[in-house]
Amino acid sequence: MADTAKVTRQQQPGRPATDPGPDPGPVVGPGPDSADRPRPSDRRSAVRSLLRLWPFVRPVRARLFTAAFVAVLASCIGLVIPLVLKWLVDGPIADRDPGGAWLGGGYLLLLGLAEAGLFGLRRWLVARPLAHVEATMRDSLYRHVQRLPVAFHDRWASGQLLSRGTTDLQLLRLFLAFPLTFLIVNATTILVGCVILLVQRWSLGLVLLAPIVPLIVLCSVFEAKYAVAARRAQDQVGDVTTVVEESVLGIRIVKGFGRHRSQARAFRELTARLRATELRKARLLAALWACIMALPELALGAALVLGTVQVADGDLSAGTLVAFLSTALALMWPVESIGFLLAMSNDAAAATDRYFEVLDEPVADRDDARKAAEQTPVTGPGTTRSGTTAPGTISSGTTDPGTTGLAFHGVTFRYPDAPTDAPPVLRGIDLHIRPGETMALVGATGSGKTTLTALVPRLHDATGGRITLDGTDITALPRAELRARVAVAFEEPTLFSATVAENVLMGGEGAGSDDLRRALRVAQADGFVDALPDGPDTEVGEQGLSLSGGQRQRLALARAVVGRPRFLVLDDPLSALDVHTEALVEAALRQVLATTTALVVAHRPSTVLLADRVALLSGGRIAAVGSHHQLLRENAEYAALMSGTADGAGTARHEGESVR
Ligand SMILES: Nc1ncnc2c1ncn2[C@@H]1O[C@H](COP(=O)(O)OP(=O)(O)OP(=O)(O)O)[C@@H](O)[C@H]1O
Repeated sequence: MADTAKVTRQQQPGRPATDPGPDPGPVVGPGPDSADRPRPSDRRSAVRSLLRLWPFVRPVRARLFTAAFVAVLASCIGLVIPLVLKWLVDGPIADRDPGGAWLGGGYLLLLGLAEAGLFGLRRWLVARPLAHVEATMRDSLYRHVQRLPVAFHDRWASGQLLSRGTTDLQLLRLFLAFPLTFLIVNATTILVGCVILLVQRWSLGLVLLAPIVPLIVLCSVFEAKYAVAARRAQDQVGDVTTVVEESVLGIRIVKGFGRHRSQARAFRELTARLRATELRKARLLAALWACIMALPELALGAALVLGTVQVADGDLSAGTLVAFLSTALALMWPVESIGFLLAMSNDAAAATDRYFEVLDEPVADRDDARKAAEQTPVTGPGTTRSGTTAPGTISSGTTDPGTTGLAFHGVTFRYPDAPTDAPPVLRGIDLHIRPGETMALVGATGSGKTTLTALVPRLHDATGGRITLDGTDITALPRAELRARVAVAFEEPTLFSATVAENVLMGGEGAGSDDLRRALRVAQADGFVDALPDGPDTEVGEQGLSLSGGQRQRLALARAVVGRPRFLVLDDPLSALDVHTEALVEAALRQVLATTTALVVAHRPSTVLLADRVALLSGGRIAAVGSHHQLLRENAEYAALMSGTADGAGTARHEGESVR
């Protein structure tokens, strides 16, 4: 497996590698600035970001608009209450009319009840559709992440993806439930309220409206600063999630190497950074809130003094002043709440950006099979794309009936994140595995064996040349069909939180219990599986951690063979087996390999002996192809690799296993 790749990833900027020194850094986790994290190149305005939510909101727009209308209605009812008060003070109270006062009280009660009822109705209207929007968005994100190429997952920290699918989506649901509605409701309420104030007494109204301009300037300054802090905080939540997730998954390494202190330190540093950002957000919000509270209060005080003087001079009725002040007080909350509504909207805009950064990542083109078929003319066997004859029998079309089995034609590959001056990992690979043949792939550590095998099921796409299955270019095959034809088992056997049977059966579409039995038998897994508490129905837990390494490897092998694939790609699948079990698995594998076309990465001679022929990968090229014994005789590098004496051969653990 690509151990070296993992080291490369950990050594990227901001991702400290395991440090064997006296003060080791964290075993895992993003570093100070998480510089390896993809970031948006430019910050779009909050409104433009939030508008991207429309496709998800569209299906529930009727309910959302109705809810907003109901909220506006409720808020406007709140503005009618001061008018009833004016009538009550200037009418029944001034006339000392108890009947009128009771009537006025009744009106006020009814209006209050209507306001409360309408706000309740709004909550009821939005609850279900917003849960639906959140679920749909989460579903889209999950499906998209599943379809993104392996190169994407190599680049992105898992915690960043987790936080986008959880906390960011919760922020978005909150935004749709409150700020979106209340920004509309409050703006309408403030507008209607201002008209009422100006109509009641325009001079007092103007005094109250004076703080509007400074408030607008303040809000725009705040918005710009808060947006940056909001984005930083959400990214930092992603970093914290990554550290927690990796620490839990790597708990054996953390404990085994006594790294819990350094791991805890890394966690503390990240949480301290997050805390600092949250405090900055709080300070910004507090400053804005102080201004938003103080300025209108000052204006209200001035209007009160001016109004009292006018009542004393007999220019204004007491009822009008009461109504005016009640209206102004009713507008206080809509004005004051603008601060946190803006803050929540900015949090939501940052969450939207983060969400779409993942969703905008191009998936491996689903239609590339069709496009390749349309664009590439099918030429006869033995011609290249330019029409010239290639070495061997290589066709450039999407189908090449002349080449059956699995064939690599001038395949080149370079990792997308590799330094530009680094040579490609694979260069001009020409290899033909005939139908029914088993080819062992041997090479030093880091020579590109895993990379080459990953190209067949298209976990990565070759950057040059072509790979054909029975003459058909793999890029011309729909991915589902390709993966049905090719089964893989990697050195790192990943099992899911599911039963043994489910884990194995996911290797073959439509495979049943007979196939399961056969596959378990082939992988020599039937014995230990039957001994599990519920047999094949035993839950094997997260990553199958309740099983031994060898048991997991055998289940991964069973998964590879359960669908009776025509092509089998095995990346050193026997590495964790003891010698006795390995011999049993090999014996069973021989039967499977006899009927499939297989490419098997092999480190030890016993695995090589399963193969009909061996290909030696060296310097990114196929250096030699032949039988095991032929290569042992004729190729010094191969002989050194097999005897475990080669530099970095990666076979040290199997020293002494030489077969001659
Ligand atoms: N995701 C990646 N990004 C960049 N480089 C990578 C990546 N994965 C692997 N590499 C590099 O590609 C080269 C080949 O790696 P690969 O895992 O294919 O070697 P290998 O022959 O399978 O090694 P081993 O025998 O140790 O499993 C190495 O130099 C490795 O560092």
